[in-house]
Amino acid sequence: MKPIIAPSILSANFADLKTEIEWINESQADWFHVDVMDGVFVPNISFGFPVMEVLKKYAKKPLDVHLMIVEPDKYIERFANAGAHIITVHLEACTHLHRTIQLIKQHGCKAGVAINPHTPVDLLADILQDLDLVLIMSVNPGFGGQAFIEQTYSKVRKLNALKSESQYEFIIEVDGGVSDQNINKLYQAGVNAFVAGNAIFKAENPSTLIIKMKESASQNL
Ligand SMILES: O=C(CO)[C@H](O)[C@H](O)COP(=O)(O)O
Repeated sequence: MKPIIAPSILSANFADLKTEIEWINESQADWFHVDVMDGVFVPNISFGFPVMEVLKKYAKKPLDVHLMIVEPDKYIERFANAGAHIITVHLEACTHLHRTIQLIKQHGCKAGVAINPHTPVDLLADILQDLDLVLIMSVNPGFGGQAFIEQTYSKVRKLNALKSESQYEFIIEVDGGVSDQNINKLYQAGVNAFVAGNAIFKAENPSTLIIKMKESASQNL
Protein backbone atom coordinates (compact mmCIF):
# COMPACT_ATOMS: atom_id res chain seq x y z
CA MET A 1 0.00 0.00 0.00
CA LYS A 2 1.27 3.50 -0.85
CA PRO A 3 1.93 5.75 2.18
CA ILE A 4 -1.07 7.80 3.34
CA ILE A 5 -0.25 11.25 4.72
CA ALA A 6 -2.71 12.88 7.11
CA PRO A 7 -1.83 16.45 8.21
CA SER A 8 -3.04 17.03 11.78
CA ILE A 9 -5.34 20.07 11.86
CA LEU A 10 -4.35 20.57 15.52
CA SER A 11 -1.21 22.35 14.24
CA ALA A 12 -3.06 24.51 11.69
CA ASN A 13 -3.55 28.27 11.90
CA PHE A 14 -7.14 28.51 13.18
CA ALA A 15 -7.28 32.23 12.40
CA ASP A 16 -7.25 31.20 8.75
CA LEU A 17 -8.61 27.67 8.77
CA LYS A 18 -10.26 27.91 5.36
CA THR A 19 -6.92 28.77 3.71
CA GLU A 20 -5.25 25.87 5.54
CA ILE A 21 -7.97 23.49 4.30
CA GLU A 22 -7.61 24.79 0.75
CA TRP A 23 -3.87 24.20 0.48
CA ILE A 24 -4.32 20.69 1.87
CA ASN A 25 -7.02 20.08 -0.76
CA GLU A 26 -4.52 21.05 -3.47
CA SER A 27 -1.60 19.09 -1.97
CA GLN A 28 -0.69 15.42 -2.13
CA ALA A 29 -2.02 14.86 1.38
CA ASP A 30 -4.52 12.00 1.51
CA TRP A 31 -6.64 12.69 4.61
CA PHE A 32 -7.35 15.44 7.13
CA HIS A 33 -6.51 14.22 10.65
CA VAL A 34 -8.88 15.76 13.19
CA ASP A 35 -7.85 15.57 16.87
CA VAL A 36 -10.73 16.01 19.29
CA MET A 37 -9.66 16.40 22.95
CA ASP A 38 -11.98 16.72 25.93
CA GLY A 39 -9.70 17.78 28.79
CA VAL A 40 -10.61 14.55 30.63
CA PHE A 41 -9.10 11.67 28.67
CA VAL A 42 -6.16 13.94 27.82
CA PRO A 43 -4.87 17.03 29.64
CA ASN A 44 -5.84 19.40 26.84
CA ILE A 45 -8.97 20.67 25.07
CA SER A 46 -8.85 21.16 21.31
CA PHE A 47 -12.05 21.71 19.32
CA GLY A 48 -15.32 20.04 18.43
CA PHE A 49 -18.33 20.36 16.16
CA PRO A 50 -17.92 23.95 14.89
CA VAL A 51 -14.52 23.02 13.43
CA MET A 52 -15.95 19.75 12.07
CA GLU A 53 -18.62 21.78 10.24
CA VAL A 54 -15.96 23.97 8.58
CA LEU A 55 -14.04 20.87 7.52
CA LYS A 56 -17.20 19.21 6.23
CA LYS A 57 -17.93 22.29 4.12
CA TYR A 58 -14.48 22.86 2.59
CA ALA A 59 -12.37 19.69 2.85
CA LYS A 60 -12.24 17.54 -0.29
CA LYS A 61 -10.45 14.60 1.33
CA PRO A 62 -11.56 12.09 3.98
CA LEU A 63 -11.82 13.32 7.58
CA ASP A 64 -9.88 10.98 9.86
CA VAL A 65 -11.35 11.81 13.27
CA HIS A 66 -9.36 10.82 16.36
CA LEU A 67 -11.49 11.03 19.49
CA MET A 68 -9.34 11.55 22.59
CA ILE A 69 -12.44 11.66 24.76
CA VAL A 70 -14.17 9.61 27.44
CA GLU A 71 -17.57 8.07 26.67
CA PRO A 72 -17.21 8.40 22.89
CA ASP A 73 -20.49 6.51 22.26
CA LYS A 74 -22.40 9.65 23.22
CA TYR A 75 -20.96 11.61 20.29
CA ILE A 76 -20.43 9.10 17.46
CA GLU A 77 -23.69 9.92 15.67
CA ARG A 78 -22.89 13.65 15.74
CA PHE A 79 -19.37 13.15 14.41
CA ALA A 80 -20.71 10.91 11.65
CA ASN A 81 -23.31 13.58 10.74
CA ALA A 82 -20.57 16.22 10.87
CA GLY A 83 -18.71 14.50 8.03
CA ALA A 84 -16.33 12.01 9.67
CA HIS A 85 -15.20 9.23 7.31
CA ILE A 86 -13.09 7.38 9.86
CA ILE A 87 -13.78 7.53 13.60
CA THR A 88 -11.04 6.29 15.91
CA VAL A 89 -11.65 5.79 19.62
CA HIS A 90 -9.16 4.94 22.35
CA LEU A 91 -9.05 1.42 23.73
CA GLU A 92 -8.26 2.97 27.12
CA ALA A 93 -11.48 5.07 26.99
CA CYS A 94 -13.93 2.29 26.05
CA THR A 95 -15.44 -0.17 28.51
CA HIS A 96 -17.39 -1.96 25.76
CA LEU A 97 -15.07 -1.50 22.81
CA HIS A 98 -16.83 -4.02 20.57
CA ARG A 99 -20.13 -2.17 21.05
CA THR A 100 -18.49 1.17 20.26
CA ILE A 101 -16.95 -0.20 17.05
CA GLN A 102 -20.33 -1.54 15.91
CA LEU A 103 -21.89 1.85 16.64
CA ILE A 104 -19.31 3.62 14.45
CA LYS A 105 -20.04 1.21 11.60
CA GLN A 106 -23.82 1.54 12.04
CA HIS A 107 -23.37 5.25 11.34
CA GLY A 108 -21.60 4.52 8.06
CA CYS A 109 -18.02 5.31 9.12
CA LYS A 110 -14.82 3.29 9.05
CA ALA A 111 -13.85 2.23 12.57
CA GLY A 112 -10.46 2.63 14.23
CA VAL A 113 -8.95 1.96 17.65
CA ALA A 114 -6.03 3.97 19.06
CA ILE A 115 -3.64 2.77 21.74
CA ASN A 116 -1.46 4.89 24.01
CA PRO A 117 2.31 4.33 24.19
CA HIS A 118 2.02 2.14 27.31
CA THR A 119 -0.72 -0.12 25.91
CA PRO A 120 0.46 -3.43 24.41
CA VAL A 121 -0.78 -4.32 20.91
CA ASP A 122 -1.76 -7.80 22.20
CA LEU A 123 -4.81 -6.21 23.86
CA LEU A 124 -6.24 -5.69 20.37
CA ALA A 125 -6.16 -9.39 19.46
CA ASP A 126 -9.90 -10.01 19.88
CA ILE A 127 -11.08 -6.84 18.13
CA LEU A 128 -8.73 -6.72 15.13
CA GLN A 129 -11.18 -8.60 12.90
CA ASP A 130 -13.68 -5.75 13.28
CA LEU A 131 -11.32 -2.86 12.60
CA ASP A 132 -10.55 -0.76 9.54
CA LEU A 133 -7.67 1.03 11.27
CA VAL A 134 -5.36 0.75 14.28
CA LEU A 135 -3.69 3.95 15.47
CA ILE A 136 -0.50 3.48 17.45
CA MET A 137 0.25 6.66 19.41
CA SER A 138 3.95 7.47 19.19
CA VAL A 139 3.61 10.24 21.82
CA ASN A 140 1.38 10.53 24.86
CA PRO A 141 -1.79 12.05 23.41
CA GLY A 142 -2.78 15.61 24.18
CA PHE A 143 -0.28 17.89 22.48
CA GLY A 144 1.41 18.41 19.15
CA GLY A 145 5.15 18.92 18.85
CA GLN A 146 6.33 16.15 21.20
CA ALA A 147 9.31 13.86 20.65
CA PHE A 148 8.67 10.53 18.91
CA ILE A 149 8.87 7.50 21.25
CA GLU A 150 11.34 4.97 19.80
CA GLN A 151 9.51 1.95 21.27
CA THR A 152 6.88 2.57 18.57
CA TYR A 153 8.90 0.68 15.94
CA SER A 154 8.71 -2.62 17.81
CA LYS A 155 4.98 -2.12 18.49
CA VAL A 156 4.37 -1.56 14.80
CA ARG A 157 6.37 -4.65 13.85
CA LYS A 158 4.41 -6.73 16.35
CA LEU A 159 1.06 -5.45 15.07
CA ASN A 160 2.16 -5.96 11.49
CA ALA A 161 3.04 -9.59 12.31
CA LEU A 162 -0.45 -10.08 13.80
CA LYS A 163 -1.91 -8.53 10.65
CA SER A 164 0.06 -10.87 8.35
CA GLU A 165 -0.83 -13.96 10.41
CA SER A 166 -4.53 -13.09 10.49
CA GLN A 167 -4.74 -11.63 6.95
CA TYR A 168 -7.06 -8.91 8.28
CA GLU A 169 -7.05 -5.79 6.13
CA PHE A 170 -6.83 -2.95 8.69
CA ILE A 171 -4.64 0.11 8.14
CA ILE A 172 -1.81 0.75 10.60
CA GLU A 173 -1.52 4.46 11.45
CA VAL A 174 1.05 6.25 13.62
CA ASP A 175 0.58 9.66 15.27
CA GLY A 176 3.07 11.86 17.11
CA GLY A 177 6.53 13.16 16.22
CA VAL A 178 6.31 11.80 12.67
CA SER A 179 8.50 13.56 10.09
CA ASP A 180 10.55 13.02 6.94
CA GLN A 181 13.32 11.79 9.30
CA ASN A 182 11.55 8.70 10.67
CA ILE A 183 8.93 7.95 8.01
CA ASN A 184 11.09 5.48 6.07
CA LYS A 185 11.81 3.30 9.13
CA LEU A 186 8.12 3.42 10.10
CA TYR A 187 6.97 2.49 6.58
CA GLN A 188 9.43 -0.42 6.51
CA ALA A 189 8.08 -1.58 9.90
CA GLY A 190 4.57 -1.73 8.42
CA VAL A 191 2.92 1.66 8.94
CA ASN A 192 0.45 2.62 6.19
CA ALA A 193 -0.86 6.01 7.38
CA PHE A 194 1.18 8.84 8.90
CA VAL A 195 -0.27 11.67 10.96
CA ALA A 196 1.98 14.71 11.10
CA GLY A 197 1.28 18.08 12.69
CA ASN A 198 4.28 20.23 13.44
CA ALA A 199 6.52 18.64 10.79
CA ILE A 200 4.06 19.70 8.08
CA PHE A 201 2.59 22.98 9.36
CA LYS A 202 5.93 24.41 10.53
CA ALA A 203 7.73 23.46 7.30
CA GLU A 204 8.85 26.29 5.03
CA ASN A 205 6.80 24.70 2.27
CA PRO A 206 4.23 22.24 3.69
CA SER A 207 3.13 20.88 0.29
CA THR A 208 6.72 20.10 -0.67
CA LEU A 209 7.31 18.45 2.70
CA ILE A 210 4.36 16.12 2.07
CA ILE A 211 5.86 15.10 -1.30
CA LYS A 212 9.24 14.58 0.43
CA MET A 213 7.62 12.45 3.14
CA LYS A 214 6.03 10.21 0.49
CA GLU A 215 9.32 9.86 -1.38
CA SER A 216 11.29 9.18 1.82
CA ALA A 217 8.79 6.53 2.95
CA SER A 218 9.24 4.43 -0.18
CA GLN A 219 13.01 4.89 -0.54
CA ASN A 220 15.10 1.66 -0.73
CA LEU A 221 12.06 -0.59 -0.92
O1 LIG B 1 -2.80 13.39 18.37
C1 LIG B 1 -2.03 14.28 18.49
C2 LIG B 1 -1.67 14.73 19.85
O2 LIG B 1 -2.40 14.00 20.76
C3 LIG B 1 -1.42 14.95 17.28
O3 LIG B 1 -2.08 14.52 16.10
C4 LIG B 1 0.00 14.58 17.14
O4 LIG B 1 0.70 14.85 18.28
C5 LIG B 1 0.57 15.21 15.88
O5 LIG B 1 1.36 16.26 16.17
P1 LIG B 1 2.92 16.26 15.91
O6 LIG B 1 3.15 15.68 14.54
O7 LIG B 1 3.26 17.72 16.00
O8 LIG B 1 3.55 15.40 16.98
